[in-house]
Parts: sequence; structure tokens; C-alpha cells
Amino acid sequence: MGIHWNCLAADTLSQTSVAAPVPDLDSDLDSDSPRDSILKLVNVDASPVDSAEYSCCFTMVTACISTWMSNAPISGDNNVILGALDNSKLRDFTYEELRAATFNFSMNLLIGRGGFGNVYKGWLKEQRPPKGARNRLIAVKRFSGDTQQGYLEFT
Ligand SMILES: Nc1ncnc2c1ncn2[C@@H]1O[C@H](COP(=O)(O)OP(=O)(O)OP(=O)(O)O)[C@@H](O)[C@H]1O
Repeated sequence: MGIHWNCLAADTLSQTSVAAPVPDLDSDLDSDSPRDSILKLVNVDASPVDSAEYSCCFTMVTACISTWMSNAPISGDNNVILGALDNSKLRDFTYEELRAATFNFSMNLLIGRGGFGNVYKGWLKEQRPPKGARNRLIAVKRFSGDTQQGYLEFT
């Protein structure tokens, strides 16, 4: 199923606040880099997730990229290949692409929870010829079957 995603310009990921472990993705990062610092700023103020939430059938990217991410190295095969992306346009992503980008919606990457569902941090591999590929930091909002709000907004 193709899913429409809206990539916003705001770099709200940098505003999250609570430290939490992140997956092995970070292992190849420069520990002194700003990116490494940001990766530790995972907001875990949300309560544990009900298993019912995993029944969701679609998700939505709500955000964005940090400028300091522009030269980030590619960090693993789990990343999704992302074509040239213009922030002014919408792009479709499959569920599998976003599942891979968020390491199967890892709870270690949970950064928030809204009325629509959980929000996860993730990375998409972006091709930017002739510069080559880079990782792009994103936020993925995953629809929860427990909420009526999502149905009202997206149907
Ligand atoms: N782009 C983002 N970057 C960083 N954190 C985000 C981002 N989007 C959402 N979050 C986190 O997820 C939490 C929930 O966001 P969300 O947008 O789902 O809230 P909401 O206002 O209830 O929206 P909705 O009603 O559409 O679900 C936020 O409070 C924030 O902590």
C-alpha cells in the first residue's frame, strides 16, 4: 500500500529531551559529533505501548531533517533508499520502507505519542547525485488502531 508522507521543514527532533538507548545504528557514528549527541535525545515521556497499536496499517512521516545531518555517513543496510526529495513535495513510502527506517518501530526510537499514535525517530537513505547517499533523520507517526482521531483525519 502506498502511503503519502508529508515532510515538514521544522527540525523538531532536536527539541526532544529525555535520554534513552538507541539501536546499533549508532555504533558507526563519531561519538563527538553533534549527530551522536542528538541521537541520545530521545523523548521517552510516552507510556509503554499497548500491543494493539501494532495492528496499525499505515504510518505517516511528520518531519524532517537537521542541517547538521547533511554530511552524515551511511550507516547500514537497514536504511531505505530514498530518491531525490524536495521538501515542497509529497512522496509515497511503503509500510516496509518505514518499518525498516525505524528498525521495526523500535521502542528505543519512540520519541512521542499523540492522539493519532506513536511517533518514532528513523533514518532514510537519500541519494543526492553527484554527492552520493546520506542518511536523513525523520520522524514517523504510526497510526494506532486504538484511536478514532486517525480515522477522522485520514478518511
Ligand atoms: N517531527 C517531530 N520531531 C520530534 N518529535 C516529534 C515530531 N513529531 C511529533 N513528535 C513527538 O511526538 C509527540 C506526539 O506528536 P503528535 O504530532 O502525534 O501529537 P498530536 O498533536 O497529538 O498530533 P496528532 O493529534 O496528529 O496525533 C510530540 O509531542 C513530540 O514529542
